[in-house]
Amino acid sequence: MSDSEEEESPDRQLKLVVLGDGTTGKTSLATRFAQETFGKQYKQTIGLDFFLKRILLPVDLEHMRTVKADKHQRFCQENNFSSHFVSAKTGDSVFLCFQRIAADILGIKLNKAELEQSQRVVKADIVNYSQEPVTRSVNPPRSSMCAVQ
Ligand SMILES: Nc1nc2c(ncn2[C@@H]2O[C@H](COP(=O)(O)OP(=O)(O)OP(=O)(O)O)[C@@H](O)[C@H]2O)c(=O)[nH]1
Repeated sequence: MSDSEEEESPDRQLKLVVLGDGTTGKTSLATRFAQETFGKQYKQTIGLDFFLKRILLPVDLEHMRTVKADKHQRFCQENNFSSHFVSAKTGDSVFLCFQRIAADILGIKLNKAELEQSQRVVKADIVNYSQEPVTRSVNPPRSSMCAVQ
């Protein structure tokens, strides 16, 4: 048993540097992660910018450690690459990306539930048009086509 709560979950500050050519989306990625916003308008960063975000990571997962790896992950691991598919616009996997990077740096293994928690689930109703009467309308109501929750 440890002496204090702080010893069990110490605050660690990580500094991540996002590098890349101009207009490749570095600022958008950082603002999506830190502020949950996305701006379509391009404003060039002069010099550098700082963003701060506090995240929680599991601190003791040794007993849950599992080995999961497909070809892609294996290739990245063997070559010491970190691989992420993200969109600053939709927010897809942005939080997950930074969470994984931070976890990697701290040597923390995230389990499946924790990884899936960061992924947004989009649900849609599929309409069977072949059974619906054909009506020709100039502006059909969009809500009758797809419901996104
Ligand atoms: N559609 C789409 N546009 C994006 C995405 N990420 C960035 N953009 C757009 O790309 C443009 C450049 O994005 P920035 O985030 O400013 O790029 P940057 O790398 O910080 O640019 P510099 O300041 O020149 O270094 C902006 O107009 C963004 O709206 C994305 O995931 N999807």
